[in-house]
Amino acid sequence: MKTVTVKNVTLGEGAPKICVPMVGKTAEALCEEAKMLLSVDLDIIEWRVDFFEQVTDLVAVEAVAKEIRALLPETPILFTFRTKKEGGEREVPTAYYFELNQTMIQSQLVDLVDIELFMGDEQISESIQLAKENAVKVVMCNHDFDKTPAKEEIVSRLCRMQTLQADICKIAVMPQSTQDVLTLLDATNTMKEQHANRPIITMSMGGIGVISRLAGETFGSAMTFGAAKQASAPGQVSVNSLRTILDVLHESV
Ligand SMILES: O=C1C[C@@](O)(C(=O)O)C[C@@H](O)[C@@H]1O
Repeated sequence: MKTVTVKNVTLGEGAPKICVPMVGKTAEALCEEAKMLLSVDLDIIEWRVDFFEQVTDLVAVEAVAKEIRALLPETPILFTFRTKKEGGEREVPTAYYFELNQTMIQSQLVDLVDIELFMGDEQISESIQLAKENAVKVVMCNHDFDKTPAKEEIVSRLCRMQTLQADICKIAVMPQSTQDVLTLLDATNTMKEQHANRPIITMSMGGIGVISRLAGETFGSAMTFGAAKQASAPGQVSVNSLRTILDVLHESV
């Protein structure tokens, strides 16, 4: 089992790491958010760039990334453009999606980039190669905002991400019943016990899925997303409660 270290944060050992999304729409709002996050007890920041009004302007994106980096020099930054079909704010052409991610990888202003599993294998491989050359980690992911696929399907998607050489593999699914939450946890546990050779991140979204955002150390999820100012997905718990609960669980494991 390989761990992944970014700055001074190691994923894949100990308690799950806390990642807080930044969802500002303007450069000004993002800088305010970054300053506010300086005093929050978190491990990683995710810039959800699909919320940013100027996301189609590469120069503007890079300029803001520079400002965020300067404000938070020690904090690992995950760069995420979440597509509309996977629950994000907007759609861009696939070619631009990769251009945006590859520009950010080459800028080395971020530590990790999020790449969605179903964007096309060839461009994914190209981006992963580029990320390796630039010492940027790839969090590959898949979301289902409507339902929870069968356990075998969840395991198979996570294994596929490993085959594609992602550094970290992530899946977020929506439960329609408590059984669905158990399905996600069962798939996570099976990954941990039988397949995973790198950190994986899983969550069951919405209210009934909250338990999955807390129990990562028990079942095998290396990171959990918590809300500081505004949640970026349904079911995210506030960062402060998250740290308390993760610590309690860590002490008992
Ligand atoms: O992929 C994820 C997980 C997430 O959707 C969640 O459910 O916490 C939140 C997103 O911001 C992030 O990119």
